[in-house]
Amino acid sequence: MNEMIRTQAERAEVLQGMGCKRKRTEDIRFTQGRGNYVDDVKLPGMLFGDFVRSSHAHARIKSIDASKALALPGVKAVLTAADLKPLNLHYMPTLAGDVAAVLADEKVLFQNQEIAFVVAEDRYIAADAIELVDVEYEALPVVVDPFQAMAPDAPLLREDLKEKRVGPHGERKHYNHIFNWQVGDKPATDAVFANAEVVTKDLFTYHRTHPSPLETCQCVASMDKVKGELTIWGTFQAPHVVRTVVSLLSGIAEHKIHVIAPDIGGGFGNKVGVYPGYVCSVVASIVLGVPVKWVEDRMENLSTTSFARDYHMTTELAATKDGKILAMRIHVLADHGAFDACADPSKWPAGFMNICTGSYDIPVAHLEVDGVYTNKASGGVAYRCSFRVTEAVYAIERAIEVLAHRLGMDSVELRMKNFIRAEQFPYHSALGWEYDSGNYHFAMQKVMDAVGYSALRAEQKAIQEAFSRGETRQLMGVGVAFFTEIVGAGPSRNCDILGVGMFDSAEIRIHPTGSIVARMGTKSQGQGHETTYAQIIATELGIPADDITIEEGNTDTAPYGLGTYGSRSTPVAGAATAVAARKIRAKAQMIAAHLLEVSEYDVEWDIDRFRVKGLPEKFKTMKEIAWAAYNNLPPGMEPGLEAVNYYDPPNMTYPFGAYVCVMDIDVDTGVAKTRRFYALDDCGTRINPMIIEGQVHGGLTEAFAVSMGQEISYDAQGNVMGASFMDFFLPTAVETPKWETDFTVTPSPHHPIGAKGVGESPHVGGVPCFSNAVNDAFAFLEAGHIQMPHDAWRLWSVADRLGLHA
Ligand code: PCD
Ligand SMILES: [Cu+]
Repeated sequence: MNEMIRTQAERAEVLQGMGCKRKRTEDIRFTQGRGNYVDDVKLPGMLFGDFVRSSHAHARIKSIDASKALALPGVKAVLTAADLKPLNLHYMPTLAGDVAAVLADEKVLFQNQEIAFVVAEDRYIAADAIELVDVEYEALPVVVDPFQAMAPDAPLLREDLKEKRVGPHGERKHYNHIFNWQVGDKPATDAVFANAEVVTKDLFTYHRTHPSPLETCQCVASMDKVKGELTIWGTFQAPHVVRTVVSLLSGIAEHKIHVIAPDIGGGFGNKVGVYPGYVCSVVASIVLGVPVKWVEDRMENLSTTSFARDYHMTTELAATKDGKILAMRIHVLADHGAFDACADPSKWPAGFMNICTGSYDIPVAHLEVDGVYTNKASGGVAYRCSFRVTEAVYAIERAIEVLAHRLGMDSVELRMKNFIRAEQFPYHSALGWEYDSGNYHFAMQKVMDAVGYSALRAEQKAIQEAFSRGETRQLMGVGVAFFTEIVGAGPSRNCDILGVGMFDSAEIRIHPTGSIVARMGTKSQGQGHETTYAQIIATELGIPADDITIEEGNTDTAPYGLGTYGSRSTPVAGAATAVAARKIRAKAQMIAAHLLEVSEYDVEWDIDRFRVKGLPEKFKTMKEIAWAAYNNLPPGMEPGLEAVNYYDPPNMTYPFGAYVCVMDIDVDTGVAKTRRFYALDDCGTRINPMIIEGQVHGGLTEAFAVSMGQEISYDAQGNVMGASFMDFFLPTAVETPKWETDFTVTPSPHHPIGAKGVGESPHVGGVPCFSNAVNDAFAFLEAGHIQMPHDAWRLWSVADRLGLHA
């Protein structure tokens, strides 16, 4: 078509840039079964590794006898701690500054802990062989309840740390204590509580769960002894970090290590950490000189790699009688399991838990977190908010409901009264954050209007009266939640992983014909990065998204980045993408001016071209400029058209949202039915509204799963109870409610395109919203706080406790 006669709108539409509901390019291969996952990597001579795991939660290992296993045809090796010790690899450093056992050394600390790594010709032989390894145990007393971990006579768990009085985050109070972390002004907070008119205090437990992605954790390690090079394919959310860790652990130079994260079948934080399976595969490949594959099964995934939450939050609010919140105080007991393997930025032992004042203007606050060891698997980062924001929002949003009930006030009214007002941004919170932007009152009101809030409350009142008269056995709950997320870790002045600042990167290269390849330091696990980064570039550079290839996950080609978790890809690598594109555009402007024979200052950008100011018919398109970059440049300019940017964000971004859930609960069966769920999200500038909607659906579904049923629990002996899908609730389309989504747009003032993250948000807001709905249904019966998960059996038990079955 003639370039002259197309309108600007027509030209913009062709680009499929930001704001377009562009279909996901990666789905072309996914829907045809053409994805390339770790398990698709099949190399000549490849062996398979599998773990012998502990049947005990706490026991001394008296002996390991692998002779029968080694005698089984097809078994090539059995690694134990004794083999790793000379290499100093029986323990590995964790991101939290602790060490974790790779293979149990002398004692086991949780059920299913890795004891020996059997390497065999195939998976079946390996599975048979692990049954033949005899481990002799001497059982030790078990610590399951974190509240008992620091008792004076509690069993000593970490013998390796017995003498260590000071950990990476300061002094340890007890041999099972990990750290004490405090933020805020304690004396000022205590003083307000001492004189407050109304005070609430509750223990809110955010139970232990697991994200259980469709694809479990896995890797293939291949050591080429001739070249001295190690290649690792793995389900890595942060491939560059894995390369650095492997280099530090193994002593192999970083440029001789190739880490490749191919397609990933969901990550949800489960694939951030470094696990014994990776280390053992690498060691086995080095020892045996052939590639070794390790693939977790579902039980191993649920019971050993990176659980989430397990926070016990004693939460207090101080307020006036008319509902002005004056102070907040929280003590958290954090159950970290056997090793402190949280993947928070180094200086943040409890992640960003100090966002717990939420969306409210609370003048003073104090947060204290104690981490303890127990006989459970380690982890504690994952599940759609790696950095403890779900926990923080759960605490404040439950506390708001409790306070409203105490004051006899509607909880939305209480929120409205205490929200940070639009004109207060940038807002400095009592616990040290600078919220970049927000418009909370507007968002809350929009949702109230959309759901017909006052009519819902009137209906609820009528149902409560009918219930009291014995005319119905149904309770109605209206759950409200308002959240502020904090994503985009992060400014390297306070966020690093293993000392590497948490910047991220993008490299964009334009070929002579005007098509593009771009690479980022992040790694999609299903979020659709191949689609959305291309949209940012399309808008910034005026080249159709269809002409842009996005690559991630290969450390040989991608610039160094810290990976994808904590909804950081958009705030950090998305910003890097825009900045790199703008560098290219600046060069393109000079080339355009040269081609048009005018000064650089006499041309202006117009969607997909530079045109001469005042003469729109004189222009050069980006495609023409790209060609010229390789043959017709201004004198002295270097050829080519590419740029790289490493973006160190000046601040986090603060997405927010207002959610409402309407629920009916049958007191005789405990069955809860979600009648309506309305979610308004504000993630600033929206890159792809369709992908955002998908992210919200996914995050809400996981919020439903966590709040209404999922749990990894342990019995008194430390047996893990939720280690299969027989016991662990995974909702299907049948149980999952229907979602209604909405949005407002409050761009981030410091992000180059104004975008904030969104992937975690629906989970952060969704869990308290469901839990508030359940609690709201029972509140008029003075039920007190009801702990999650809210499955039918537990809700039936609540009704029973309240005497409703009499
Ligand atoms: N404004 C805006 C924002 C955003 N977006 C889009 O959306 C998505 C997301 O983003 P973000 O938010 O930034 O995020 P990222 O970084 O990318 O990612 C991460 C997240 O993501 C989510 N989501 C998802 N999806 C899927 N499919 N899969 C998965 O796995 C997952 N995971 C989850 C999680 S959990 Mo963590 O790790 O726990 O921390 S964190 C997380 C992408 O695609 C993007 O582009 C748009 O469009 N716009
Ligand atoms: Cu988060």
